Amino acid sequence: MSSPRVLVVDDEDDLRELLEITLLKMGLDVDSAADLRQARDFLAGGDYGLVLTDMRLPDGLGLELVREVTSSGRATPIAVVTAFGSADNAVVALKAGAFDYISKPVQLDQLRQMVQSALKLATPAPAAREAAVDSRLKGQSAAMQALRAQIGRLARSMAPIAITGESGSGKELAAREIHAQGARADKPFIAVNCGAIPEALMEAEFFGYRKGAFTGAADERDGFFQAANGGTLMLDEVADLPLAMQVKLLRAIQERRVRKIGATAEEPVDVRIVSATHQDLARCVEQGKFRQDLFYRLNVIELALPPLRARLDDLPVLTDAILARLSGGGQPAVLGPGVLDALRGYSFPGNVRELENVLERALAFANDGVIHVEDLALKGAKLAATEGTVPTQAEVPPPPGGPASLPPAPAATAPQPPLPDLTVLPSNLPEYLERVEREIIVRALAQTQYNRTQAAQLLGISFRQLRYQMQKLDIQEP
Ligand SMILES: Nc1ncnc2c1ncn2[C@@H]1O[C@H](COP(=O)(O)OP(=O)(O)OP(=O)(O)O)[C@@H](O)[C@H]1O
Repeated sequence: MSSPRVLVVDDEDDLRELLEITLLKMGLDVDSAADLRQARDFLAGGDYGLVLTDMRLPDGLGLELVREVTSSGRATPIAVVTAFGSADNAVVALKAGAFDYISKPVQLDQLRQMVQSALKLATPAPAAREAAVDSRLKGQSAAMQALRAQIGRLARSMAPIAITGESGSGKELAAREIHAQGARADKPFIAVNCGAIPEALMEAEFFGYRKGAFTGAADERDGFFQAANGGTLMLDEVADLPLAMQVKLLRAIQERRVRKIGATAEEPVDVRIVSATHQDLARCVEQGKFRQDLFYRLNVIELALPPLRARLDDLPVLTDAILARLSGGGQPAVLGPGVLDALRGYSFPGNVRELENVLERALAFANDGVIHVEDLALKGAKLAATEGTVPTQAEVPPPPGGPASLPPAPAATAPQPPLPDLTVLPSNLPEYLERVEREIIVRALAQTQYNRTQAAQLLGISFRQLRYQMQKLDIQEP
């Protein structure tokens, strides 16, 4: 088999030579063009595993080549070399369909990483091929089919993606799917809930710290960026990031480098950023809560997840998949007469997560593996008045058992248990508080048969807060 061929397009002799030599050393065949005209000639005559083009060329812009290659229907990844500090160019190129970009002065380690990622796209990993056949995002509606197709395309680039959609509509699942279908599938996928990290710990959590950087930093620790190196970092609820952290994040994304707290040197990180929020980020920018420059950086490509009530045709496929999962490999429960109609009439403010909760609870009541309408306990919930009516979030009352991630009912008037009798003070307060927190959460979960929605309500916290604390304290479901 011949080695993959790369086309380098650059009019600066020194840089072109540097790129050529680096690529040749990687065992690749290289063709070089000094302008657009030559590049077009090469492209007309052959197939390339990667095209690497400078942005400014004597007879036009590299961007034109990006558009030509992406609209030609070929699967050739094309990356651009941007001038130092021209972040805007990088975003424009990514929006036009570039696979990735690299800034001048070119760092050879970054160049090699990028080339390797590009070449992997030509030979998808086994996991990626499987994922393409059997997506975890279920649904046969036109909206879901279009979404899956879009994800397939987005998985082939490094462009930052901003996923929008209501709570429980599958944003994290979509992000995982993009990761699983891309060249980074065999590297980590790290999801971070930006709203659940205390502000004081944020920098340490994102960038890590050196031993002794602050009181309590007993060992050196990596942050999310290092943990996701080579893979994907999902910034969930990105609108909740405090402004000070937004500045630091923007820098890390632009420079592709981070510095641990207490470290003198920066380290390179190769991370694809996917962000998600159920808020209107553009509105947050208008209100001054979110930085315009970070918004521009994160929002290169938008992926919108439709709410479940806008794709009720997916209910049969979704219920089948959820019941199969809940059966744990045994005989899945079936839906009795009228159940699908009852579900169709419901507005699902908590989307697919709520459907999962409804079915899980119904299963506990169902006899002989058949779920009946009354087992759904949808009675108290407002039903969509007529088919096709889409209630707004504000109109929709919480479903029985609580919506998955909507804020819990205020517990201001509920009596609180007395504080523990502390005749002996704890010698390590954080450790002690963790123990208390763990004990409380485990009890709440036991009391609700591990229904996390109900446990969160019981404790007056949101579903996501509970999920985050369970992850942090490593509390597993039995
Ligand atoms: N299309 C789908 N097919 C199968 N399962 C789905 C689908 N969409 C969502 N789910 C399931 O619904 C649950 C919620 O999905 P996910 O966590 O991705 O939503 P989210 O939009 O990120 O929610 P939140 O905003 O609360 O974080 C998960 O258990 C997920 O597996």
